Amino acid sequence: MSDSAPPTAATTPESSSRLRIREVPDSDLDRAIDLASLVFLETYDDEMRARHRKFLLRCNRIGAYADGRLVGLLAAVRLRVSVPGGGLPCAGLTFVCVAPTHRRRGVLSELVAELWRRCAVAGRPLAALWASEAAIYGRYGFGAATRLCTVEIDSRRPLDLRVAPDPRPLRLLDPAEAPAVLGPRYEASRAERAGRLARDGYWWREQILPEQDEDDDELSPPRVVVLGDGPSLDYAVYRTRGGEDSPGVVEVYELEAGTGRAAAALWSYLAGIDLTGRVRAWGRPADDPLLLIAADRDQVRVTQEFPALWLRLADVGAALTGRSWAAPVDLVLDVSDGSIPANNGRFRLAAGPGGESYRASAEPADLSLDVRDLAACYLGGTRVGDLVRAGLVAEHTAGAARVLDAALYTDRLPFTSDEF
Ligand SMILES: CC(=O)SCCNC(=O)CCNC(=O)[C@H](O)C(C)(C)COP(=O)(O)OP(=O)(O)OC[C@H]1O[C@@H](n2cnc3c(N)ncnc32)[C@H](O)[C@@H]1OP(=O)(O)O
Repeated sequence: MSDSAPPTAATTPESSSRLRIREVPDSDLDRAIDLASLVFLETYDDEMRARHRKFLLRCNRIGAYADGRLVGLLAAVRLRVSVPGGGLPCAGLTFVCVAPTHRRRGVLSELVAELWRRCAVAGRPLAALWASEAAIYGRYGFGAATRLCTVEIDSRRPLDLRVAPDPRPLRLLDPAEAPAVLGPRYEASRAERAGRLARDGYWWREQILPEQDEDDDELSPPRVVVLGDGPSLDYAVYRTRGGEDSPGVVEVYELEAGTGRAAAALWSYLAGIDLTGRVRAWGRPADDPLLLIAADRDQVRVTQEFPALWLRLADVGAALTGRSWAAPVDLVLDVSDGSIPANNGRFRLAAGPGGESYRASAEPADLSLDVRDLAACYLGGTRVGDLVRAGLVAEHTAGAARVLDAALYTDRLPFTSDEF
């Protein structure tokens, strides 16, 4: 299905110049990259421009043009996100930028409104993003659906764990082999956790394993260490930074371990790399087994915790009937959605052995909630009961939040560290 919709036009309040919202053609990619450079306060060399160009070519691109000049951009990469029981198409927002000359005139709001029209045309029930600032996206119906923590290991002494490491041999893998060797293992992990993105060869090469880290040119190329073989293979992706006067650092990007013993083997390897004294894993799930198997939590510390993937249910009905449920549920939800009218109103959510349905209802609501709060709970990472206690969700029928939480439940927390 096409992602394109006819161009829309709006007049900005502070200026008489006509703002046109339309597709950004390939011929405007240099202008799009110039705008991103201006807005994100970055200087891109030729290599980075080429990378951005390649990435933007994979995206749907919506532009805001004033007098023919590109003053706003929203790119949406076509993703497939794992949800309990399967996966759904998702628009991954990125390169969201508005020229400083046109900020706070509603340009972003126009771009987002156009995105919702396109999601409806293309049958994309979800949208997701990583936010540059957490204050921006709640108003557009996004909720923080996953949280990450940064874990640091003091590796100046041997890592003390309560579980014996898996004795299978470790080997270093050429990153070029990663899509073929790690791909099936990663794919299996998508069934275990919601929120994970489908990856193709491009995504592995450019997003997970680029030769040079985008933000830190002192880091080594990516290293891939593998434990075992075949479907039970476990692995870690990391880079190192040498230290001149102090021990070096191991930066961990990804670590997939199917058992506590495999996790022990991989973390012990990372903590044991000579000439390094610290392991830093910037984006780990809060239920990472490392935090339980560490014998000394002064040695393994959570140094930061933050909202990670922001999710938007662009089509609430398709999103709710597109996931599986951990327990039966039959509740009337009164959903407030200020920008997508089709989502707004009272709907009966029923899920059980007979399947899922979500239909408009005239019955009194059991729960009233904003679409952003429903998005935060959708993958099982936030509890509806907590939002009731926080005063964000209204519970009209006693126990309704507990019923919905039991149905939304997932064994493991939703998780992705794939930034885009
Ligand atoms: C997924 C990503 O790409 S994340 C990257 C986001 N981009 C950036 O951070 C780059 C720098 N910033 C920008 O380019 C722009 O300021 C943007 C894109 C964040 C906002 O664009 P604008 O066109 O100024 O936003 P717009 O005028 O539509 O604002 C809509 C509302 O959001 C609010 N808003 C916009 N930006 C922010 C912000 N950074 N913090 C808090 N509120 C904000 C506005 O005040 C406005 O509120 P209102 O409706 O109550 O009046």
